[in-house]
Amino acid sequence: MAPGEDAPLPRAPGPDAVRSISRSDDAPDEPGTVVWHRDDLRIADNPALAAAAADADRILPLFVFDPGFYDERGAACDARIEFLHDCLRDLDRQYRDVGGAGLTYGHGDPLDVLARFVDAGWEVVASATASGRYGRRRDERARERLGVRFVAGDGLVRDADRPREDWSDRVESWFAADPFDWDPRSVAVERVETGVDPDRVSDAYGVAPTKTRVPTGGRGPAKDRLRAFAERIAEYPGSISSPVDAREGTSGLSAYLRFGCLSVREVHRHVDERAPDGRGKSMYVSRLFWNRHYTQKLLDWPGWLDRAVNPVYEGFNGDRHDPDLVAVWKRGETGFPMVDASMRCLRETGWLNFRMRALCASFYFHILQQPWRIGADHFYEHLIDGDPAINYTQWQSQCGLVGRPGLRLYDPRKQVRDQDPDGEFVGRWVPELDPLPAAHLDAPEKTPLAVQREVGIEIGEAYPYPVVDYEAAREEFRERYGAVHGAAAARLGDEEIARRASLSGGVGAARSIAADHGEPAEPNGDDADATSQTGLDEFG
Ligand SMILES: Cc1cc2nc3c(=O)[nH]c(=O)nc-3n(C[C@H](O)[C@H](O)[C@H](O)COP(=O)(O)OP(=O)(O)OC[C@H]3O[C@@H](n4cnc5c(N)ncnc54)[C@H](O)[C@@H]3O)c2cc1C
Repeated sequence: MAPGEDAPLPRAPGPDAVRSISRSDDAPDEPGTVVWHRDDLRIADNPALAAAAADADRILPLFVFDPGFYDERGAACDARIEFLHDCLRDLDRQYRDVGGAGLTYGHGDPLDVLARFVDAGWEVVASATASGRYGRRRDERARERLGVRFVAGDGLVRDADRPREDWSDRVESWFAADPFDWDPRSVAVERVETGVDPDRVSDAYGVAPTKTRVPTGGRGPAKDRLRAFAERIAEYPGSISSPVDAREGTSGLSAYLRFGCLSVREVHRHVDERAPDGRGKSMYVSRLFWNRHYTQKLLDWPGWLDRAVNPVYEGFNGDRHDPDLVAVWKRGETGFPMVDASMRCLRETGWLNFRMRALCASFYFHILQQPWRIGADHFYEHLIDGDPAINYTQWQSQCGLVGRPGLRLYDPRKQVRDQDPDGEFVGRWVPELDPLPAAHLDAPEKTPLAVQREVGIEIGEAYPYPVVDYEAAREEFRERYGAVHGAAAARLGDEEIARRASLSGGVGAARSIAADHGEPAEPNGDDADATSQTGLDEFG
């Protein structure tokens, strides 16, 4: 996307607009504090907002549309952008509902926009967040150049030598603590008109979502979902694995958590207090811990987004990159119905349940044997809940790039039999297979010709034969992966690698794997090359 010629979008707010608010007649003389919202699009349990309101008489809530997320560098599909825009409109309403003037929208490099406020005497606070390299660099520069204050309060452990020490206890206390609070009557909530808002941004950049079944963003819809889910939480364990049942049976809150319409702690508290006790509740609560666990990983090491966490696996499958194979996986035309249905569902709706995400990632890396990052980027583009902290770390875990023993291999044919025995999911997303009796949907290529004729479809024409021989590919992968696994396990003995892997058992767990499974790399073999190359890159 690029800003349309006929709908130019100003870099905003301009210095005059900022100066005008600093001198507004009915406001005190002193400028106040800008609350720079990013992925915390709520006014409750918001650490930055609470800190600003405690210290200042005037606050100005601000969201900056960063062109880098909208032009060719942007990594999100239009439906996720539209979801974000819903969340922003909702945030604007949240401020107005408590008597404030609403949300100010900026457009441009966030640092340039913030600099205008800082030059006019405003302070800036933002909630600390775990982000990839771009966000981390942006925040570092904002801190250094503009004195932006980043307020922690998301349950993650920062500035600790060993963040994983007592980690669960610390997260548990954070869950149990009172939310951040502020009194809207104690502070003036200001706004400046900039000529920018989500609709204009959509017009200017040609945001045109095509996905279907995408929920509306914002805190209101998030709260409705949370309330409804807490009431039916007992059904959660039984719905989680089937791609059909999960659509309504899991909470559906991931995209709302990703943009911070609700804090993870608010969700935890609601479920803890309102949901009936039982397996559903405990399973759900453990997933809220996972959310923090994976986000902590990205905080501990931003490289998760683009480098194999265990350097031994850097570049694995790179020599086999086959763009045609990647393309059939993306399009859902691999000849494996459960993978194809899932990939088409992802592209059409921007959501898949955990098991199908794991299946598609595993199939891509273990069976098609393609480079993990291209697959992870594809997911990240299409998921409405696309969260760098969870998507890329999950991809690396599913692919086995950490180096812990035991591969997570999902057999796509077994998944059809177990999770879609009536063929509802496959029939919905791969309609060309709908006429086939459900008993053949695990392996359509084995359907007797007489049955194919009877139902009027020809496998190989209407639907492709499998693009690879599953068993042969699996064995080949196991061999290739196994050949370097000893070296990978050994690398987990390195303090630096153990820390970045952030295993839930901490550095100790990584060391045990190294001790039990590690083998020295062959001095002149491929494994040794892989190890030394990436090792230099990592520590240089
Ligand atoms: C390859 C892969 C990529 C993934 N990418 C993302 C992503 O980009 N964003 C994302 O939110 N989730 C991701 N997940 C995790 C999981 O699939 C989704 O959180 C879940 O399907 C979202 O639906 P829900 O909110 O109804 O889940 P629920 O089952 O209701 O779970 C509640 C919440 O717990 C958290 N959660 C659940 N499972 C996990 C998990 N395995 N790891 C970390 N947190 C979890 C999420 O915040 C979720 O909203 C990924 C999983 C895999 C295997």
